[in-house]
Amino acid sequence: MSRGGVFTASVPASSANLGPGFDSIGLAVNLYLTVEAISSAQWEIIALTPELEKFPVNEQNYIAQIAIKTARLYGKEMPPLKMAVSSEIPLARGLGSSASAIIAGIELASHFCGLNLTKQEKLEISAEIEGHPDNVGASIYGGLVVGSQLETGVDVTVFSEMDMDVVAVIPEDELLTESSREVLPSTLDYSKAVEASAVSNQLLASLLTGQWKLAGKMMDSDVFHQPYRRSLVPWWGKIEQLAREAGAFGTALSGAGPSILCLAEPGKGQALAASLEQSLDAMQVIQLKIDRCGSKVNITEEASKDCLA
Ligand SMILES: Nc1ncnc2c1ncn2[C@@H]1O[C@H](COP(=O)(O)OP(=O)(O)OP(=O)(O)O)[C@@H](O)[C@H]1O
Ligand SMILES: N[C@@H](CCO)C(=O)O
Repeated sequence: MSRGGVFTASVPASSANLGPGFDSIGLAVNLYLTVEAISSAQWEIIALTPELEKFPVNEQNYIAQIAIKTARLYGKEMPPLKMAVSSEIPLARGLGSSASAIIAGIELASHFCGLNLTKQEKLEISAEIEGHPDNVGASIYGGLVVGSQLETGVDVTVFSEMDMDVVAVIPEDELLTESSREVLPSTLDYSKAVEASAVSNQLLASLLTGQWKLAGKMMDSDVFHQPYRRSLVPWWGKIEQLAREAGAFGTALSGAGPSILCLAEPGKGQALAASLEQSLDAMQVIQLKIDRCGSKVNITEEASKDCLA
């Protein structure tokens, strides 16, 4: 083993956009992708969660591919690993499963190739792969993350102390980000772009100052993506109405969908989740907490999973 010990990465899920913060705002939440890994003679991936069993068990696995790619960026050869992967993040539901897989791959390369990457370096690599910094920024830093990806570089501002209650309504159907981006226009009229920017600025200002009603109004006023994606998510309107009646100050499509993110003032999330759960038996309703730490790596002497022992 070139690098001794058992590596464990725990990477949080994220909800991107919060409505008008399209491709820029991300919120880290407490569902985790966990990867435990040791050096090995060849790549071997063990899926500990049934939903992950469909993915390749060798170096073709997405997490392994990202690790190999990251190592190459630094002129290193990624050593093969035996990995046990488990996840609480539902796939293709708008909760940043792909971003968490990317961050896990980068963490593996950082450790096993001795790269010691900073958070900023992880952000730059992952934003380049995803194409936008919202989900990856939240998964790396935790909290509410505002990001920009310009020709001049990738920057984030992190609000770790952001406090609000979060409930996600997760349908059974998957919606790939790729499909959900296909319905978006390629250009936006100048005056519409000015309006979209004002709505996004106002959303952030109102969230940071606890003006919940105004924040909800802005979440409803997005012009960047939500109007185009409505037809892909037929249950959206019903959830919106139920959530408002049950105390949410705002609702938005979570990431590219199809889950719906419902936000409530601190202390009101439990009642909101209970009420939604009663009305929506075909969907999963989860009260989430904001993850404030982001991706975490631990190196231990012994594996916690028998399959790696
Ligand atoms: N743990 C994983 N291992 C391998 N591939 C994964 C893993 N997690 C996600 N993926 C890949 O990412 C795809 C889902 O990514 P997609 O961007 O469509 O949705 P999402 O990231 O879950 O949601 P959103 O980007 O809207 O927040 C999966 O179908 C799979 O191909
Ligand atoms: N900002 C992205 C998040 C999903 O990757 C979108 O809405 O398409």
